[in-house]
Amino acid sequence: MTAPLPLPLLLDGVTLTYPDGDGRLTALDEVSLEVPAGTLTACVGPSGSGKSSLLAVAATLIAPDRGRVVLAGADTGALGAAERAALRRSRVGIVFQQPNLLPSLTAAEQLQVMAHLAGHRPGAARARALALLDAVGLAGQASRRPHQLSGGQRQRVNIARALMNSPSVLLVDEPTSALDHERGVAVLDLLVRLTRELGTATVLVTHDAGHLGRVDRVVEMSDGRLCPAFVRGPVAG
Ligand SMILES: Nc1ncnc2c1ncn2[C@@H]1O[C@H](COP(=O)(O)OP(=O)(O)OP(=O)(O)O)[C@@H](O)[C@H]1O
Repeated sequence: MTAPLPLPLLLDGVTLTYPDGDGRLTALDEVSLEVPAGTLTACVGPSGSGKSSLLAVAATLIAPDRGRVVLAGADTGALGAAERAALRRSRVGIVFQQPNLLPSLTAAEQLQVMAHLAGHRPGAARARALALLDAVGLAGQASRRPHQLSGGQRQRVNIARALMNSPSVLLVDEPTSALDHERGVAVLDLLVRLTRELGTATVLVTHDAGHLGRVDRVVEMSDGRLCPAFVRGPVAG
């Protein structure tokens, strides 16, 4: 019998504080979260409640004061900085709010750079880049540079780029904030579809609870604490 695959992402009792004058500000307070493969968890909550901090800790960009961040079964607190960076590069895709695409590169090249950094072969990288651009609805735009793309198209390139190295965890920060409602819904739908098709454990931070109808689970941050808001489908607890 084969052993079950470890959860792609597990946060267990994570507390994070920042320096604040003479004291410390608690940004995350005993946060626990399990994200199974192929599911999308949306994290909502007011400004300053800790959503971005949650993503930064899950991405291992910031180490928590207490608690565990476990990526694909590896307790990241037990790793050295170089091992943690390697794990992040191979396991985690991050979609930041601003696409930050390189102005001189085409859409396909934005993706190929990621494969190059990870040491993958150029030929295979080109084919994967084109397939991913197709998957995000940009098959015809592979040769365009960022200034030749709309805001929604740039955000799609941003998402495809994060998926380039086949991450098991996809972390997405406010992907729709610069888009109108219709394009925001389309990007959300795209993330749900890619999560299912590629089997990523996806966490999406958003202010906008208006179009979360198709996600698996919504959790709410409030003063650094995480409360389940609703659960649907196969995700439990
Ligand atoms: N680098 C930092 N140093 C000190 N305090 C910080 C730092 N980053 C965030 N904070 C504080 O931690 C708390 C949580 O911030 P965080 O950015 O995680 O919230 P958020 O829910 O993402 O907010 P927003 O929706 O406005 O982006 C806030 O009180 C914020 O002021």
